[in-house]
Amino acid sequence: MMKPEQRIERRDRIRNFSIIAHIDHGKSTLADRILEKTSALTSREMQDQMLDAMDLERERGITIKLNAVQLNYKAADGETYIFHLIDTPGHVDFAYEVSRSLAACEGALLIVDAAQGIEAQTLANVYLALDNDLEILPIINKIDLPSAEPDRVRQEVEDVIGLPGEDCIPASAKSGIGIDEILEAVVKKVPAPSGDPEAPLKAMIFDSIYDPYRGVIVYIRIMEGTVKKGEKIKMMANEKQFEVQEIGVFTPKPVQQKELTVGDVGYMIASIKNVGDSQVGDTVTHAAKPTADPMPGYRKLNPMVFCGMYPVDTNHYVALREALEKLELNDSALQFEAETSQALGFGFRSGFLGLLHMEIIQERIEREFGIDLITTAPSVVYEVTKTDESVLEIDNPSEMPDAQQVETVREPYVKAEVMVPNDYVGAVMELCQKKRGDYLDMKYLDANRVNIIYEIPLSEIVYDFFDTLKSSTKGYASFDYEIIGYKESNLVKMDILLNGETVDALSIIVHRDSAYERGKIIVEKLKNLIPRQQFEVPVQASIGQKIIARSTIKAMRKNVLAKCYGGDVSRKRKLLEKQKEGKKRMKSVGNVEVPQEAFMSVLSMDENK
Ligand SMILES: Nc1nc2c(ncn2[C@@H]2O[C@H](COP(=O)(O)OP(=O)(O)OP(=O)(O)O)[C@@H](O)[C@H]2O)c(=O)[nH]1
Repeated sequence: MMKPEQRIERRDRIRNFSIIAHIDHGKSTLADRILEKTSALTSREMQDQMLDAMDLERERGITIKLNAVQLNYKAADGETYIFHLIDTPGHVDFAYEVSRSLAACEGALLIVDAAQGIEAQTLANVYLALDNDLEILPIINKIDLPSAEPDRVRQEVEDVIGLPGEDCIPASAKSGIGIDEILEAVVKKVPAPSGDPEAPLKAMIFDSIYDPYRGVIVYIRIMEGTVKKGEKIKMMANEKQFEVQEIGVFTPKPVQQKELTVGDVGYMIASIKNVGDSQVGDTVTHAAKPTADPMPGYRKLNPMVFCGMYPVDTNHYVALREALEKLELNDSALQFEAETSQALGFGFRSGFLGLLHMEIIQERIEREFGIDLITTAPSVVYEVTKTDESVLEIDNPSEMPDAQQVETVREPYVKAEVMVPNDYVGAVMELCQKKRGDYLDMKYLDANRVNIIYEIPLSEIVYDFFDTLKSSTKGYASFDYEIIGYKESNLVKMDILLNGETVDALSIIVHRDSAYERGKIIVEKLKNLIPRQQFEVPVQASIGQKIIARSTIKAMRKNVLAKCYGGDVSRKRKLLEKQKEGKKRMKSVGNVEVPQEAFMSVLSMDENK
């Protein structure tokens, strides 16, 4: 057990920091270099160690994730410092998690690519770092590249971010240039943690993962106080109490410690069964002597994007529920509830932080649990005020009340920042305009590049914004957004009818001005996607009772089996197998066979997709 003055002495030698960067600017490569210099291990060796540790994992049952490593650095002043390098997730869907990881630090290494300059996520990350009062150390990476323009990028850092250009450390993570300067800057410029080791415990959760053997492993940063094995702790958000079974740090192997004290970053195991009980951003304190001021800003994550998930094979309904329950153990942002669709049968309405989150979950269900899914087009949450003044939150377009009962509809908006070379400004503005964007601002980053800022409905981002942006700027645009709130829009529900029957799973909510165009594109796409049936199938789009677009799927001419009649049996079987394979992702809607692609086809405005 450490004495109070030892804890203070230790605290003053701690430096907690993250690396933040736009994708591909060199975050992993720099982390590798830092690991090499401080622990004589590269991250590849660490991965190997982790693989070795898998056996250990089975024996002792502990999952290791490389997201907070403790390193020792012997500095030029002769002292040995304790570094905690904290990893952050790299996607806007997880902005809150990024922000909490940063809240566990006092500093951030901001990497900017010497050839690319500042990009959209560079700026988004800087905002998060500033929100958390971090000391930002700018690094201009990849100076070894022939196309590097460190002076231009230095100027950009000064003009756009407002950090003195001369503070930028030129580096090449690849060739190992500037690494010592970076490590010394961490020692000198990143402040040591503050806080009283003898105060009531205040520890922030910045990540938590579910381990099948040990239950939940909570990643914590101690802001105040000291925690030891055997102590009774409680979660401030829900008041639930647990007993600490083990605490430790990752080096990257989990190493048990007697205590974690002010400034420490490590893990805690406390028989927690569900990550929902240890949510990112929450404060852990002692049950008997709780802190008076928990970490500010704890918020429960609300899903922003919803879709229906249905098993292709109706027998997989229970398996799908079990899969979702398992995933939920490790993902407190995932939500689901049972729903029934006339068209698709029994399934689940599921809520996600964003599109990437949604894709990850869908993919895991299919791969890890072997369940083929039909998913409906993603929808945002609409706020509907009815004529009787009641307010509804609608996350499933088919539940939108009839137009006569609707007073107003509000939809979530984002502030979108797009950075592009000058030549593409026109293309980007045209796209934003088409996506119902409201122009806010445009700033020059340098003589050549512009940051364009729009407010755009989230539903338009969910549609095909990103793909269209990439293709209309030849991949030069970088893009980031944040949710800013709700605004009223002139929105209506559009239904799709197959063979005269409304297919609830195909309903979408659209802006009235683009309804006709959208309807026309969708019925055409469905006509091409839905295979011919034995009979003619009309495809219609309607708003209320009014049909606004129509096309027809012609009847099939011949039975595929006809030509094998009486012929080779194996050939016939093969053909049937093939048909079955093709049917895997088909769903019988009424008496029409509809493929998975059809349910997503309502998404894109592009006629060719
Ligand atoms: N020439 C050069 N290439 C570099 C340097 N640092 C990183 N790279 C290369 O840049 C690419 C991206 O580097 P990463 O370290 O994977 O970038 P990252 O920011 O971690 O990327 P994500 O993990 O995808 O976000 C890789 O091909 C690296 O080899 C450098 O200093 N010079």
